[in-house]
Amino acid sequence: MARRGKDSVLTEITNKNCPVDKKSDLRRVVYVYSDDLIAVCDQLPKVQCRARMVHSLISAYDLSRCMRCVSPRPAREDEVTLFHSSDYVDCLKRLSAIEDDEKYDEEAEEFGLSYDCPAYPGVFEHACVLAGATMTAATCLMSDLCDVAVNWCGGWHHAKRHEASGFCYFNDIVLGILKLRQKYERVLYVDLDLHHGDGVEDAFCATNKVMTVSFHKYSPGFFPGTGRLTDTGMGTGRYYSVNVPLKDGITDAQFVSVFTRVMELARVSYAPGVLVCQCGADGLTGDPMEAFNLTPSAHSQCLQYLLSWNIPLLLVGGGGYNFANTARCWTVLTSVVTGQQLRSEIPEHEAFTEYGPDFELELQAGNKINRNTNEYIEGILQQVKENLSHVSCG
Ligand SMILES: CC1(C)CN(C2CCCC2)C(=O)N1c1ccccc1/C=C/C(=O)NO
Ligand SMILES: [Zn+2]
Repeated sequence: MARRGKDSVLTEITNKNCPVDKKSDLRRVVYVYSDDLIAVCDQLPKVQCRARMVHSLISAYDLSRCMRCVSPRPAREDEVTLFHSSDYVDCLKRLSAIEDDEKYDEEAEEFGLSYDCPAYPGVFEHACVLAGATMTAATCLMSDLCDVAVNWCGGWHHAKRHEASGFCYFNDIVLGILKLRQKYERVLYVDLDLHHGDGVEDAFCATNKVMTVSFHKYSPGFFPGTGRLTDTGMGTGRYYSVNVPLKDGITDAQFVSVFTRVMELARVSYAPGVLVCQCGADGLTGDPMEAFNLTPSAHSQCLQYLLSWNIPLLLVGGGGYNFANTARCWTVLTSVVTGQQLRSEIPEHEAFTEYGPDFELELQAGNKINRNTNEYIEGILQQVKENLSHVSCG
């Protein structure tokens, strides 16, 4: 039974055993879930009903039985201000209580709560629930309750200390990493989302206690506009921020190749004690972002590589605006960490009709022109290799 100290956030839900024999050395997986968490995530303006689709596909494949489901608690304000400024938290809380969201508030501008990232009634409570879920996952990992902890309602990587950004209000990832730092000397963060993980990189750009590695589309005018190859952190943190800027059209094979080569350099030079992986799915083919040609197979191969390190792993979600494809991706990743084979046919379940016309788990790769030449990729690897030659924690 998990420790139930005052800080314990574990409200364990007993679950049936996974349909595997006891001898297998499968990983112990905690799945952070509650009806409230799904309900809150489903109210987020740009991903409405996505969380429910993800959870119901995972359940339809019977994967919940292979994990220990843990119900999270919302983050307290004193926990959120471990990263975010009190001014920002106070402003979000004030705006969250205003029912008529027509009323524009000039103070909001300072905190990023403007037109393209608006506060909405209840946003403060929602952001606390989402942050608390990732902190719960981190706590489970630190309590040695599991080898892998999963929160598909997390991954809000753009939120800054002093402002909301990119529809991210509290940075659950930074708060989860701060929690993990209470136990682990070195934390390695990797970001698979189409967008640069700027909020997490900013939080840790001046320290060598957290290495951040982001693989993202980098193109003039593309949000957030940061994440250049030459951005490597500052001061004590110099070389501990790694950026892999990619162009449109990258394929599964090319992405997995650059991912494994960069991450191997990071593992050898940094020797982390724990891994945090943001699995944003907006780089998948069929996403409205229409940028990369990736399928869930790429993310699955990246995750299998990370699992081979055999260190504790925290998985969170992120972007992903084709909800059926995002559910496919995160269900595949959940099957990888639980060591379960999934059949291709989407099982009958409440959202079955969303998976047409093929009703299959796998996606066909996109065929956008690939702007990433091998020379371009080799150039990135040379620069990353040179940068990481300055890092030696092993
Ligand atoms: C509003 C949404 C979030 C959705 N969206 C697309 C998808 C579908 C049609 C528009 C965006 O470009 N968005 C954004 C708008 C402004 C700033 C950031 C983002 C996305 C951030 C992100 O995904 N980070 O990982
Ligand atoms: Zn994104």
